[in-house]
Amino acid sequence: MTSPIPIPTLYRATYLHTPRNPFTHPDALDAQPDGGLLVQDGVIRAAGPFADIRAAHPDAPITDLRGGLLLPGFIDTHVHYPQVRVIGGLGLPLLDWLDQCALPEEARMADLAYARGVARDFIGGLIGAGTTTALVFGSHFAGAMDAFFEEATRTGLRAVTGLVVSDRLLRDELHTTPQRAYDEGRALIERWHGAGRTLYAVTPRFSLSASEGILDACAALMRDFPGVRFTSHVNENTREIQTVRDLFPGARDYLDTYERAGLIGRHSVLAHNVHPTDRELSVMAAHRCTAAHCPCSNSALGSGFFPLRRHLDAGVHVSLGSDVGGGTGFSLLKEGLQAHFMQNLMPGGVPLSPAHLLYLATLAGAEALDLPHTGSFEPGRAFDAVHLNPAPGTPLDAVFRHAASPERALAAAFATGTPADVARVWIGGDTVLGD
Ligand SMILES: Nc1nc2[nH]cnc2c(=O)[nH]1
Ligand SMILES: [Zn+2]
Repeated sequence: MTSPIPIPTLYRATYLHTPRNPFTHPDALDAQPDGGLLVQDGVIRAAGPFADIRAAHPDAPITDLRGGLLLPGFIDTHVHYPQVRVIGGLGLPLLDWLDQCALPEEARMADLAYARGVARDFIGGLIGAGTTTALVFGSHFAGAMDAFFEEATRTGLRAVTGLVVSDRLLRDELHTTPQRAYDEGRALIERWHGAGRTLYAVTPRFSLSASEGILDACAALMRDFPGVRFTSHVNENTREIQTVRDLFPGARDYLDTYERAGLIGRHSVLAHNVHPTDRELSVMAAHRCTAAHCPCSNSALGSGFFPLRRHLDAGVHVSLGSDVGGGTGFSLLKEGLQAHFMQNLMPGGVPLSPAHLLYLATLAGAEALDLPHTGSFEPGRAFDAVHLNPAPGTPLDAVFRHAASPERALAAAFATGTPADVARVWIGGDTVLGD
């Protein structure tokens, strides 16, 4: 028996996306004031002016989303699952914040019932902000990771994540051994990598809490399971960097602690990189790995100004992360705005247009994670989307109703949009929020 052909839906909306990279292509933004997206079986089959798509598909049922903005779902490339309940620990630099705010909460994830509740809070926060794909920094506990993967599967989130491993300088409950890191990682990869919408990311917390032995165990997983992703932190805070220098006297720099272990490549995403050397930037570019820029976290923890210009000049790929809970919330609109502010304020900063912000929040993440079926509305990609539709009477609603162009409305969405403006979210054509 053949299965019935799914009926397509034609979405009518003001939509914007960046099918190209605006840092390298001047006309990267595609804005359709009255656009049409034909979606069948969760995949975009046609996109363009509504009148054209309608003429070619006169019988497709229409879902009318006019009045707001339809954007590709946001892609958060650095966000910590166990930290959703400790957002807002303001006023501390990184290492003190880890000791006093983050790590005590991360130790509670040993309790599976607690972890399940955190997984629900966390994924609810992501989807509620319009995020449809995330590279998630996991928990130190394998049971908590199973709980996360189960919740991601239940909700339909696209998630790339893995067990966080460390064997020094955190607290005893969070430490493991190289052998256990390998064995638990292997079991999780076999259960979850490529299952539905989930992928695995090998995740040493940072070199400060990782011996060479545990980095080697991570590299063994990467070798034994091609296709898994790699993520960690790098060059976030000057005290952290000095400590890593002291711990790895043979390494050329912070990046080299990962590079020597064989952990840097096309599927590596390193969070922060606020204080890189030129050598580190050139190695990152050569390996085509990504720096995940987390501007709210960099501001809240006082880590510093992200040298975007130096990354772009060196040819390093850059994406965006919320870094909850060092960051201040899940909204990539807010991260985009904070990136814009910081580039405005720093000498030699890069002026960021609405197209740059949209790219950083969407396609840049798809490129970082090597997920070419996500990140834009080009035909052939999954229908992962967020509909921003502010409540009547709000300032954003007023701007939307009077904006001179979709691009101006997009700028306003970054300037004042919040999760309260997220009316509906789709992943792979499935509605995961709103109706
Ligand atoms: N921002 C941030 N940096 C880190 N470096 C190591 N762990 C963390 C963390 O949880 N948050
Ligand atoms: Zn982080």
